[in-house]
Amino acid sequence: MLRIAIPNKGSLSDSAARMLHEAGYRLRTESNELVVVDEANGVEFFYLRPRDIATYVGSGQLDIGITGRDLLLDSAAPAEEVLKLGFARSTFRFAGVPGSAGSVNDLAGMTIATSYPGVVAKHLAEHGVEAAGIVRLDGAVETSLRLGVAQVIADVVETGATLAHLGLEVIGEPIMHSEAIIIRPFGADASHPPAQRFLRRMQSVLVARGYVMVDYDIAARHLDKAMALTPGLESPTISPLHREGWSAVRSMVPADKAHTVMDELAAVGARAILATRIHACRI
Ligand SMILES: Nc1ncnc2c1ncn2[C@@H]1O[C@H](COP(=O)(O)OP(=O)(O)OP(=O)(O)O)[C@@H](O)[C@H]1O
Ligand SMILES: O=P(O)(O)OC[C@H]1O[C@H](OP(=O)(O)OP(=O)(O)O)[C@H](O)[C@@H]1O
Ligand SMILES: [Mg+2]
Repeated sequence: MLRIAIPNKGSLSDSAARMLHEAGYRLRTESNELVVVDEANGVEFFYLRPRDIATYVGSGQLDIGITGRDLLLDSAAPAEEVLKLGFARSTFRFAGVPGSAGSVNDLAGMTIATSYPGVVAKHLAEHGVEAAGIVRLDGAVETSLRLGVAQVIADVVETGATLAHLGLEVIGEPIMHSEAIIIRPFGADASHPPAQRFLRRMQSVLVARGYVMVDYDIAARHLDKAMALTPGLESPTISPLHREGWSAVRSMVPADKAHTVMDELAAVGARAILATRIHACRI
């Protein structure tokens, strides 16, 4: 059975559960269930703290995990990213009271509070900067400045609202960009069929979410122009219509471009243009 680590709480957990549900897996029904066996799909889910997931996967105890890229890097566990999942997007940044520093180079000799000491230490080392120390905190890191525990912080920034509420400003460029990812132990057999199946299902959810199916009718003389607008993922399906000289076309179109493409199709003579959501797919 494939053993998969999934986040039991925090920013990653709801979106991860939604994605697994869309991929057809059975999920826990009570929040205190820590292990769920999905017999029909041959997988066993372990609900773990997001921060611990890379450790379990890196040690090979679990085959696959869903975590954040920043958490993977912070853990330094021997595991690698195999698929980005597009949710829990954030940056990881230094911040402080206005004027405290202009770039990472100004942090030499300062004390930095963070929940991600591994990410911070690596970044400082890459820039040849020696801080006075890194204070590891579990959360609410922004408050450490007011309480005098550190001179600057390094934390997750999404909208920037938390920093703005406290009158703090980001320092320099982002240390890294993070999002939810699927990880596997270093050197895992990439052709392992159960793992391949899981990855294909998750990839398919991303495709089903990212595309719509567009159908339209078009006269043969306009077909080339329409094809250029809807090339599809591989190749559009073209079927003859009962009406002489007309075809029905079906093609996948990126969801965020669907309305523009439909306007353009109408402008080149397409009729009866329909867009439908994709419930599930295998690409
Ligand atoms: N506001 C946010 N927006 C987007 N992603 C976030 C946000 N806060 C944390 N994350 C991401 O969530 C992951 C951390 O999850 P974790 O559950 O440890 O922390 P959390 O979501 O802050 O939960 P909690 O603070 O309740 O412990 C990281 O990958 C981080 O980048
Ligand atoms: O840029 P924003 O949209 O404001 O989001 C960033 C905030 O979200 C997270 O906090 P969380 O609520 O998880 O609390 P924590 O600091 O205790 O982890 C993160 O640690 C930041 O504080
Ligand atoms: Mg948090």
